[in-house]
Amino acid sequence: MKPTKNSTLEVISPKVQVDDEFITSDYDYQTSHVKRTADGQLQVHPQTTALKIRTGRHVPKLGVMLVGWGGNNGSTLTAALEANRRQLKWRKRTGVQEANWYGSITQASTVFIGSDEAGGDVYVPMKELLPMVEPDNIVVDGWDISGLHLGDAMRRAKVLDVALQDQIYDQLAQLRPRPSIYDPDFIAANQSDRADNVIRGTRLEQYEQIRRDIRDFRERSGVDSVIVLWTANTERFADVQPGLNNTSQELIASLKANHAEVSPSTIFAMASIAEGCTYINGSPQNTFVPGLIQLAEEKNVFIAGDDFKSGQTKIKSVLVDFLVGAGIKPVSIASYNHLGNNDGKNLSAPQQFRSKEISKSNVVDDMVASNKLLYGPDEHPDHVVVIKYVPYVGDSKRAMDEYTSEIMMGGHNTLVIHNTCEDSLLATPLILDLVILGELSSRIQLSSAERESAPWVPFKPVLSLLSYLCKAPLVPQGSQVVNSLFRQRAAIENILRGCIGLPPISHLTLEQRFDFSTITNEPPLKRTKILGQPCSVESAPNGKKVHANGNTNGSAKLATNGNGH
Ligand SMILES: NC(=O)c1ccc[n+]([C@@H]2O[C@H](COP(=O)([O-])OP(=O)(O)OC[C@H]3O[C@@H](n4cnc5c(N)ncnc54)[C@H](O)[C@@H]3O)[C@@H](O)[C@H]2O)c1
Ligand SMILES: O=P([O-])([O-])O[C@@H]1[C@@H](O)[C@H](O)[C@@H](O)[C@H](O)[C@@H]1O
Repeated sequence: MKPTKNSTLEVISPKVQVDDEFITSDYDYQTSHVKRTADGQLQVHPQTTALKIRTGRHVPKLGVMLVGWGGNNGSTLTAALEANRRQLKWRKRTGVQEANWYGSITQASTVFIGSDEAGGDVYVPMKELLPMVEPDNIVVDGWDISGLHLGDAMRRAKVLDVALQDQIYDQLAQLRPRPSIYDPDFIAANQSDRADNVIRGTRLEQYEQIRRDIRDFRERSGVDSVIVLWTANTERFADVQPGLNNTSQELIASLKANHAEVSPSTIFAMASIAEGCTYINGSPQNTFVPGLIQLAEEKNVFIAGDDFKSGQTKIKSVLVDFLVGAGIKPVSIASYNHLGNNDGKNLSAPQQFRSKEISKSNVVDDMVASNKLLYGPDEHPDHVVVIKYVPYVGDSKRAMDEYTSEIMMGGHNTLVIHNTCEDSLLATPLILDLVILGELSSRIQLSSAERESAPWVPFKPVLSLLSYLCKAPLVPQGSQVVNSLFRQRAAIENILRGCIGLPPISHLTLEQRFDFSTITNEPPLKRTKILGQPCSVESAPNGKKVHANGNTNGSAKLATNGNGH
């Protein structure tokens, strides 16, 4: 079975079937259930559930509607799609640069697939695991309260090299954002001078207009499915109150009553759900008030968010995981960054900064809670988040982090990280992954392998699989929030692997640690090695011979006994 037409991968297994519509795999899902006894013991019950997983093979023509299309992220995504589609190259001081999708896990990362005969690791591009939307085929549209066309929006953003901008300006100049919902109470007052492209009327009328826009886009572009993604300015948090937005009915009633606490982003999400379109929140505000989540559940439409996990927070979700996992106790985390783009300008207002502060602060909670040896029940590291607006540095965000941890015997370990990067070039590939993985998720379903009558069920409407890409992951009620980047990525990889009948990556590699040939009929590994010399593997992904010391040029002689000794 070849998962995709162009895949270099073919799965040879009786547990995977392919027909015109689906790839279907039989999957033994192994988990451990823990029970706490009255005397404080933990009883662990390993369980295996026989499942079927099926993935629709028909990849739709995907339309993406961005709220905040004319911003730095929106214009950079549109430019990057055009540049990659045309495989553009441009000259920089340092040489010729080619368009790429670095930073996108679907386009630029690989997945460990298994070991070859020589025991060598084999990787394939993530996008070859299952049929996924090709970026080249995505059609973009969207809204912005600023009416600049995308060519000028790209220039205003000052993110991309001018030699690239000049090659795509004319195409982008033909794209103009649709008027949007502007409520000065929700974004910073300093944004008012760009609000020249707005929908008038009551909140209900604005909602109806957004719904018409989605339908209009679908019809004109001929796309099969539409995802709506918020990459507009960060809003302040909306109040959450009984009678206002605690249930779907309350929220609908508040919309109809033109209640001032129904935010523009919540109106977009409601309209998107009503049109059956997945809605993704790339900013930190609480668009997903309880009534909105209930609405998504009632209509069975995906929602995902919050806030792209692009830079400082992404590192944090790796570093704290590593420290706590190593038995080292982070006790103070001070995170500062300054930036000078319009996002930074909006975040210089206290209420909008507060939304970002909340989103950036909770990211270590699950890792801290995982280690009761280090932390008491209510103990947390001191954690401070500061963002400053410094116009001169533009999109080049400078982040400085200090992590102080307690090590053995009262010693201290302080790590200081300084990170300079273009904010929007980190966020844009995440938008691509969010929509590609969001679309793919809509084609994956589970059923029982034991009960013939069991229905096929999709992912729950709160799509937590996209947590890897979000600073403050929204998860279904009763589920655990996972912030650890490794765990988030493993979830994506292992679900994709499960869809094509491959077991989760366990890193056990027992066949490499034990002499498997004496207990199985498997032939011994062909890895060859000379004592005291770097070990050489017969093949490597790039076709070169690779030595264990990482040197590809060494000329160690190969032993031929073939059993690795
Ligand atoms: N760049 C990153 O690394 C990163 C990471 C995480 C989250 N984010 C979030 O992504 C969002 C976008 O970032 P950006 O750098 O593109 O910001 P930006 O300010 O350049 O772009 C936002 C755009 O949204 C528009 N806008 C504001 N309110 C709107 C509304 N109600 N409807 C339609 N358009 C509206 C603005 O006119 C602007 O063009 C921000 O909320 C930011 O916090 C960015
Ligand atoms: O992803 P990350 O680097 O932790 O967080 C970033 C912030 O540090 C930055 O100030 C903000 O403007 C970006 O929108 C983003 O949220």
